[in-house]
Amino acid sequence: MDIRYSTNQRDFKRYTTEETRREFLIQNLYQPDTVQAVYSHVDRMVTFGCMPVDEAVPLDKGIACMKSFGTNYVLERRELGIFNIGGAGSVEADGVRYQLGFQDCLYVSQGTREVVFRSADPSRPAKFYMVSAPAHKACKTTFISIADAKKKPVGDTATANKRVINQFIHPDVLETCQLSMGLTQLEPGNVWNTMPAHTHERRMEIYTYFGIPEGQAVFHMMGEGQETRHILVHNEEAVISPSWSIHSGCGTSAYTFIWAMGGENQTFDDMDHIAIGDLR
Ligand SMILES: O=C(O)C(=O)C[C@H](O)C(=O)CO
Ligand SMILES: [Zn+2]
Repeated sequence: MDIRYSTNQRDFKRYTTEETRREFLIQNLYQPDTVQAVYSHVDRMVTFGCMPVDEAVPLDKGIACMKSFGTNYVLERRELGIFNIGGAGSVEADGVRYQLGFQDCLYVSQGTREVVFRSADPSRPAKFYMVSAPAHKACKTTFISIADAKKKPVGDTATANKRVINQFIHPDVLETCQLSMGLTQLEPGNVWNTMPAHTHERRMEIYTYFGIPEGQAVFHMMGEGQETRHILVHNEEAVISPSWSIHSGCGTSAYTFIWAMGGENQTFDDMDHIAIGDLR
């Protein structure tokens, strides 16, 4: 498993492009019939990608569970949020099968022993993007379709940031131990997310960008508000954002992204906003 250790904000100021990418960027999540995993020591959040094509793929495929997590199975002491960003597919959680269309979500409880991924059509495989956080109790495994997500329209075309924040794994929708996840969709012609930017000292966050058209990209802003950097993100890549870092992106076209948070609290609005005039 790819393990990323923690980086502090003072050392980060001296990182080269290559070092920034090595520490924070997550690439190549969707390799046929495998599970790719990146373990971040920032709040011990794990990012997974699975693209089942010809096989039913279990969550622990290729993962030495005892070595990586010190447990007998992946979700023995963890909870998991799953989004499908590909063709139709299914997720089986301890024998119960859930069908996930494009942008649908499944929250899987701590204590679930077996999670298995399948695609409905190998020529249009499902792509399961997942984030897992440590969890201390079982909550209800819950399917949430994109239609059922709580919608929060924000932004304006005048500032090129008109978008809808879809809250899926969120205290207003279902109970979890610490994981929050949602999907933010930019309207055509809009390119900025999360600007004005913010940090949240009590939570880390991971963004994965998708729906970036061929030949386009997103400049993801990170670092402290007083000394920002950017990281170039291509389609279906993810970025780890420690609590000290802003996380905001500007695309060369519209795109969609999934955000995932874990940490001390689940209060979505517990943010420290930074005025655009104060950014450096
Ligand atoms: O577009 C946005 O703004 C977001 O989606 C912001 C994220 O939800 C976030 O950063 C939550 O802390
Ligand atoms: Zn945030």
